[in-house]
Amino acid sequence: MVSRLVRTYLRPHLGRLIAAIACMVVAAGTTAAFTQLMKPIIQEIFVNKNPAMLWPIAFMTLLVFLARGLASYGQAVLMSHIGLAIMARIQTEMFHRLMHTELGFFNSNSPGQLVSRFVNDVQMMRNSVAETLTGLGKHALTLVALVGVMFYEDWLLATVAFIAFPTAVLPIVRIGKKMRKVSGRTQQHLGDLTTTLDEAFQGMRSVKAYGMEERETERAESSIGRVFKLMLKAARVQNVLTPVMEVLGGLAIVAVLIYGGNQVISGEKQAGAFFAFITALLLAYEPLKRLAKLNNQLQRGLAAAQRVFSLIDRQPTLQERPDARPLRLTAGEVELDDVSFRYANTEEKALHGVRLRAPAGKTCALVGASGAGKSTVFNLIPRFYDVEDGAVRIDGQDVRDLTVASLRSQLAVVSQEVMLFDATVRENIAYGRPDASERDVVQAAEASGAADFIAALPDGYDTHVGPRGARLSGGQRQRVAIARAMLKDAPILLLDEATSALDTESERKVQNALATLMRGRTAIVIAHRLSTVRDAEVIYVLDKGRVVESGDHNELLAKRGAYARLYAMQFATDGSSGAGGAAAETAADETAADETAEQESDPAAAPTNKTASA
Ligand SMILES: Nc1ncnc2c1ncn2[C@@H]1O[C@H](COP(=O)(O)OP(=O)(O)OP(=O)(O)O)[C@@H](O)[C@H]1O
Repeated sequence: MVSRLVRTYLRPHLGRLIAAIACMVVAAGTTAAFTQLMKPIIQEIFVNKNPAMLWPIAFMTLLVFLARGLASYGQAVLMSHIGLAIMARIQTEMFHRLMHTELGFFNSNSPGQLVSRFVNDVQMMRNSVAETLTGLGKHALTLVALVGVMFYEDWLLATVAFIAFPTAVLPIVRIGKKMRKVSGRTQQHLGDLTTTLDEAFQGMRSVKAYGMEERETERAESSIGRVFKLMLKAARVQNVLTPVMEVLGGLAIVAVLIYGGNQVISGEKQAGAFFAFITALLLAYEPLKRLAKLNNQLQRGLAAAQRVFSLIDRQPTLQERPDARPLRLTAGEVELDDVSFRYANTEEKALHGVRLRAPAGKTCALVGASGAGKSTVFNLIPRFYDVEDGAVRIDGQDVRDLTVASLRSQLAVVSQEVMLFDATVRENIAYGRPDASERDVVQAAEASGAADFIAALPDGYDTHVGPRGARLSGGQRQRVAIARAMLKDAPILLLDEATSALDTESERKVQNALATLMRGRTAIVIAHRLSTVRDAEVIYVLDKGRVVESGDHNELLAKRGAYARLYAMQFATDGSSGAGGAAAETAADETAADETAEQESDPAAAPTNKTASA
């Protein structure tokens, strides 16, 4: 991992790194030079009391410190540049990888965990890279220079001073290992914390509606507590070295004082030389301590790097074939041929041998109870997931043989869960076609019945819709989403009809917009409206992942089977509120009527009670 960091990420900054090292050499040199200044300071000023030397020594000292200041500045800025550039590159690579990762991955990796890797882990890596390089450069160089001075001054005294330091190596290595483990766990818990926060903030409406503020606070508190404990543990582990190094430092000074002091007293050594030595020893102590702790920092960085690289290196399980061809759309017929499918980590198949044909340019409706597999069918057509058995074909071409871009460019998806981005209305409409002209955008808005409300917004098409489109109403959001699909002008439409609580007026507008959108296109619709099922060329009734019936509305009603029952339950209200007594035709079926009553008394079990699942 270290060699990868060096080869891939550090190499492009070689020039800057060399300049930084040059600065470090200067900084280390000036530190050593200062110890040499101690000799004339003590000897000439304090012992010989020579006034002629005062100004030159003072000037030299100033020069040394000036050089040290400039070199340290240069080094710090250059190292920050390298660290930040590496961080930005890793973040970009990570994002790029995630953009091309299959959808299933996001079912098991929460946004919070992923955000945490972007922020916390990458930050940890950056600190580690910067500290390690600075440590190895500046501190090691300074140490070498100072130790050099000490050996030059008196090699015997230097040996006495450093004799005990190698004993610190063993604890350094052991503590480093422990640090890596603790740090890895801390990063994991930081990810959990981000998830908790993300869920609470995203779900603020539900939190408040259910009065769960206290419960969420407790959840956050316990998550914060876990991170706190681990960080405390890390701090304890990391600082175990401090007493070890202090004791060793104390021993060195005492040994030098006794041995060197004796030499000064007996007149063997000059006071100036002794002070130069002691200064070097004292100055060496700081970089030595830093170097001892460097391994900890390195291990923390490596723990973070492991998490980051595991994401960057992950191969998407759903990939384009090397010989993939672009989709050649002729009519726009969609077919599921004996398709079986199972979501990762589930026992039960979501689809069993589903055969389904959506005729070109016509509407095909999917109906069925909640969990029957309707959204799963939708997931397979744009190849968000691959089938386990069978095949999904568009105009006879297996979607697995096609380039993903060509496949998805021919599909427009309008789901219940409308996703608007925190941008202007215009940008949201043009989301699938950023190069669309103003005229196209306005036309799409007009066709989807969104133009009127957009005109009434404070800045018209330039109005910002807020996070997830929060500043628009539910119906407005849906019409913007329909305009988006309209602008994309794809020949095949996957439409999850909304049942969300829209008032009759908005509902009618959305419905009109959808009718316009569907005209002339192959539309596969998860149907919740009477008008849709009645006008559909073919209706497929799904139950527990199987197609149990198919045909047009009248054929299916005549069968008096699953559809007739569902119809009575699901579309009864729609029928009675103006759809022309169609519901009455079948509601006469006693079983159906009974079931309707049951469903009404238990809303949680009603098939129309949808929870967003796509
Ligand atoms: N991402 C997923 N991971 C695991 N299982 C899933 C996933 N999505 C759906 N399922 C399961 O697959 C089955 C079919 O679900 P699907 O969402 O296709 O039903 P649906 O007919 O669209 O339901 P609804 O009308 O409630 O949206 C269900 O049993 C569901 O629990």
